[in-house]
This record gives sequence, C-alpha cells and structure tokens, in this order.
Amino acid sequence: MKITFLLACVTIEGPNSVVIRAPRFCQPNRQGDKSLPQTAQRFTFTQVFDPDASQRTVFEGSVRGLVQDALQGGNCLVFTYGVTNAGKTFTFLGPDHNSGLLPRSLSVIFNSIKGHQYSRSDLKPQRCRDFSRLTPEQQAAEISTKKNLLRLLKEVGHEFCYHDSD
Ligand SMILES: Nc1ncnc2c1ncn2[C@@H]1O[C@H](COP(=O)(O)OP(=O)(O)OP(=O)(O)O)[C@@H](O)[C@H]1O
Repeated sequence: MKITFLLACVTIEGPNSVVIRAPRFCQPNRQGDKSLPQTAQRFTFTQVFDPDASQRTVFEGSVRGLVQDALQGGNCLVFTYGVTNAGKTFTFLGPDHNSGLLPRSLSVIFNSIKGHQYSRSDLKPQRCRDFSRLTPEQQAAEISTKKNLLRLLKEVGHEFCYHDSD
C-alpha cells in the first residue's frame, strides 16, 4: 500500500528528471487556491536511476568515474541523503550477495594497486600525507592489533549471520 502510494507521487520522466506530485488528499479543491502548496514539482539531476536499476548499474553510472578520478589524484566525495528507509544503507553497503557502492569502490581501488602494495609493515601512515617509520617492537604491536581487529570482525560477522538465519 505504502509503495503504491509513493509511486503515485513520484514519476521518473527520463534519465535526468523526476516529478513529485502532492498526494491526492493534499491537492487544492478549487483551482487557484493560492494558500495551498504547488501540487507538482520537477527536479533535475545529473542522473536518475530506474527503481529496478541493479547495484552494478548504479555504481557504473555514478561512482566508478569518481573512483577512477581519485586514483589519478583527484578529490571526490560520495554521500547518501534521504528519509529513513529510502535505501541509503542498501545502496551504499548492500547485502553480501549484492554489494553496494562502497565495496565496489574498494574492489576497484584494491584491484588497481595490485602488485604496487608495500608488503612490509615498518611504515605507518600519519594524517593524510605523512608516515612514520616503526621500530621492530612497534611493528609487532601493530601486527598484533591488526590480527585482533580482524578476528573481532570475523566473530561479529559470524554472529550477524547466526542471528540473520534465526
Ligand atoms: N534497491 C533496493 N532493492 C531491494 N531492497 C531495498 C532497496 N533499497 C532499499 N531496500 C530495502 O529497504 C529497507 C530500507 O533500506 P535502508 O536500510 O537501506 O534505508 P536507509 O535509507 O538506510 O534507512 P535509515 O536512514 O533508517 O538507516 C531495507 O530492508 C532494504 O533492504
């Protein structure tokens, strides 16, 4: 019911524009009633995706280019904005079997630096552009922290899977 109601209010006009109409019960009864808000409004965007667009289509059509720019040294920002339940988390993270913008971006980034990664752990990034050289003791501490963090993430992941299938 809720979806039918929403679809009746939102019309995708093409790849760049959307028309939002006020629900029927909000529309003025008499034409020219200036005290009531406008009943339809058109919004123009760089790209509007169909409700059935796949995660891949949304990524390819929106964020892939930005990630490639960032890999060339550019700056970019991606954020989601919308009312609760609009689908921000789904679009950004996505479920494991249908990953969203963030995992797809990370995949492009890590695939592009394959073979160029520094395999030793004696350097630690500091802020955005600096790094410090670690002593063997500091390296051991870093490695141990990383292992513990990864173990914790795996355990939390298993717990989520367990509760999901409950
Ligand atoms: N494109 C989609 N296809 C299938 N299901 C979707 C899609 N977008 C959202 N959903 C589902 O709709 C529900 C709400 O989505 P989501 O949690 O992403 O909203 P949200 O905008 O992040 O909400 P909140 O602001 O409250 O965190 C979830 O159950 C999600 O799985």
